[in-house]
Formats: sequence, structure tokens, C-alpha cells
Amino acid sequence: MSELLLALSVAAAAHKGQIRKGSGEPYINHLIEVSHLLSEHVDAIDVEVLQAAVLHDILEDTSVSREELLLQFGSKVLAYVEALTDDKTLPLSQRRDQQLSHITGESKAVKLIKLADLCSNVSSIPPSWSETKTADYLDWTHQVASMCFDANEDLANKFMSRYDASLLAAQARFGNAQSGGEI
Ligand SMILES: Nc1nc2c(ncn2[C@@H]2O[C@H](COP(=O)(O)OP(=O)(O)O)[C@@H](OP(=O)(O)OP(=O)(O)O)[C@H]2O)c(=O)[nH]1
Repeated sequence: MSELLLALSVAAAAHKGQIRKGSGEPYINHLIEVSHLLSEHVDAIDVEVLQAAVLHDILEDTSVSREELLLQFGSKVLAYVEALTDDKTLPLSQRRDQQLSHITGESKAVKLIKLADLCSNVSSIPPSWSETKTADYLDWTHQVASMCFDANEDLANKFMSRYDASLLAAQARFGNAQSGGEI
């Protein structure tokens, strides 16, 4: 318990001032949701996996270093977080290619966190996104999530129900393929 609270406290300080694109909520809410999804759907989950879930964006989006993570949380948590960290200097299409080529070979723990992250993201589509951007994002999250489905059936079902709901919401908003739209 205290280990998880330490991760939440470090993440809250590091992501201070950052907001979610979809809802405008504080970014920490997303990290809480991802760890909550894991604790709800995965039996006997290791605390290191929950800590890494809370810290999964910290190297990508804040100034916290690998050395600090190693010192405070150890090599296992650092390895999980590194596996979930994209190289933000690359263009989006290359980052996506890298994710697709790596995810199949990742550990069960990394796939669980990725699946929970995508569960959160798929039901938080920013209202400012265009039809094309929304359709592309839904397709992309489905591709990556599918590669993680073997990690946990319950979480896979959760992703699919949220994906279906978001697809319906997008179709209602933009119109579906029969009416000439892209979704
Ligand atoms: N769906 C969603 N995404 C949000 C939200 N707030 C932040 N994000 C982040 O934004 C990225 C998706 O937006 P992009 O495709 O980069 O598009 P944008 O910069 O034009 O907004 C994802 O990161 P990523 O590193 O590209 O992908 P991922 O591996 O985290 O999924 C996701 O983590 C939100 O409220 N909803």
C-alpha cells in the first residue's frame, strides 16, 4: 500500500499542471484510472506493476530521470516504465510502428499496463479531434490493444466494450460509412 502511495505522490508532483486532452482533468486522474483498472481486473497483481502503471508516462512527459526512478522504485519498475516509454523525438507514424513491433514480445506485466492505458484512452477521445483523426486513433488503439489481449481476458473484454461505445459515439457524431463518413 505505501509503495503505491509513494508512486502516486511522485507522479502527482511530476505531472503537476498537466491536463488530459479529452476532459481537461488533471493528468494524475488518468494514472489513477489505469492503476484502478488493473487492480479491479487482474487477480493478485504485483505492487511493482501498479507502481509502473502510475509512473508509465513519467519518463515521456516529465523531467524525472531514469536514475531517479531506479533509486526510488528499483530496477523492475524502471524496466516496465522504460518498455512503455516512446521516443517522442520520432514522428507519430514511426512511434506507432515501434510500438507495434515491440508489444508482442513484451512481458505480461507490460501488456497489462498497455491494455489498461488504452482502456482509459479509448473512452477519452478529445472532442476537438476531426473525424479522420478519431477514426485513425480508434483503429490504432484497437490494433495495439489486440496484441495485449492474451495478458488478461477480463481487461480485454473491458477494452472491447469501451471501444464499441466510443465507435458508436463517433458514428453518432460524424455519421457512419453509409452516409459517406470515414467511421
Ligand atoms: N485518447 C486520449 N489521449 C490522450 C489524452 N490526453 C493525453 N493523451 C495522449 O495523447 C496521445 C494521443 O494524441 P496524439 O495522437 O499524439 O494526437 P495529438 O498530439 O494531435 O493530440 C496519446 O499518447 P501516445 O503516446 O501517442 O499514445 P499512447 O501510447 O499513450 O496511447 C495519449 O496518451 C486524452 O484525454 N485522451
